[in-house]
Amino acid sequence: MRITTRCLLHPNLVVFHKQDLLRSIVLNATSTKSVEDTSSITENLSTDTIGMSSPKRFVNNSLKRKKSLTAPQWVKLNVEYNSSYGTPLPKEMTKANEFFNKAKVEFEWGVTSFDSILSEIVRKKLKVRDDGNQISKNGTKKFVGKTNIPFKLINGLPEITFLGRSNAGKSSMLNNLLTQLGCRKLTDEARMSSRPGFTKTLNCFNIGNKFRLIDTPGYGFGSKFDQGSLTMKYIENREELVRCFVLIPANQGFTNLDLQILNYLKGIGKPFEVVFTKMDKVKDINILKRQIEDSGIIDYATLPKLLFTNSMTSKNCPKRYGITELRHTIMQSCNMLVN
Ligand SMILES: Nc1nc2c(ncn2[C@@H]2O[C@H](COP(=O)(O)OP(=O)(O)OP(=O)(O)O)[C@@H](O)[C@H]2O)c(=O)[nH]1
Ligand SMILES: [Mg+2]
Repeated sequence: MRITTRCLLHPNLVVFHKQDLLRSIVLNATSTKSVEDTSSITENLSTDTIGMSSPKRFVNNSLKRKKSLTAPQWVKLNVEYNSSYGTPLPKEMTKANEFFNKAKVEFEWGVTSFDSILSEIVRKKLKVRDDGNQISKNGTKKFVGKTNIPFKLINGLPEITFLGRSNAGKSSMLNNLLTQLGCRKLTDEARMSSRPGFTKTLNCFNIGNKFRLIDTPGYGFGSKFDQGSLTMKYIENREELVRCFVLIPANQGFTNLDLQILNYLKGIGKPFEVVFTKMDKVKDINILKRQIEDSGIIDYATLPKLLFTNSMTSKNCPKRYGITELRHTIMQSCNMLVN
């Protein structure tokens, strides 16, 4: 496995990906189970580990109900395309679900320009001393005499961002992550809409004071140039950003713009993964598989993970699948699964 890549903007700079290091560690640490084995682990975890469906409830259900809870075929793609990572450890999956199910979520800021992110203002105004003398140990206290910005907003928590074209399902995915696994109705932390171009600002959510999830305005149809440059500036300059998740609506496949964004991230050496949304709308997974092959992403030296999800449920897709895998990957990116 190659663990370095050349930065396209700076060909002399070899970028060493933390992501790749992690991957090689996971590879070495985990056993190589078959696709069938791993998908059953994932499925069991999705229902059992969070205690949303007791075994008794299943015994009492009719055969018809049992049938309707059968996972769709595409759920296995989560294992099929990520075999180079080995099987995620069940205890890690449990930990990820427990964290997201319980985490306190707080909306912290929404901005239309990068320079109005509070911590960026502080960064500009203050040269924070390495010994931390100007920072109160009490998270609620403020910078004395310099700014009124609470310390908790500049505490440098790792940040995760969702990128994707307008209407790809970014805001829905954020809500999906933050909704208890057994619930069908999503929480409404981030506002969602069927109207493309709905999210117009960069929105930050603090998750359990461990990391931040950043929802972005979509690119392409319905979006504005300013929103695109805001997102670009954030990606290129934000020190706290540890991982980008590029969302692709699986029922539509890749657009040229999606491929440009993926190439751009690869070029500037930003670690990223690819998340397919709206899998419940995919009629033929072979078409999607061909599109993935044609896109060339499986040949990327950075080995992005490919995750397959649905945020909305339906008769054929009675649960929200793939979300445990996404939660696990996010926590891994924030180094929260060590030990
Ligand atoms: N069927 C289905 N619909 C989805 C899914 N995810 C999102 N949607 C729908 O897609 C539409 C767009 O969802 P949003 O989450 O607002 O999309 P967005 O990427 O945030 O869009 P912008 O803010 O405009 O960039 C909404 O009508 C959602 O209900 C999914 O997994 N399945
Ligand atoms: Mg949105």
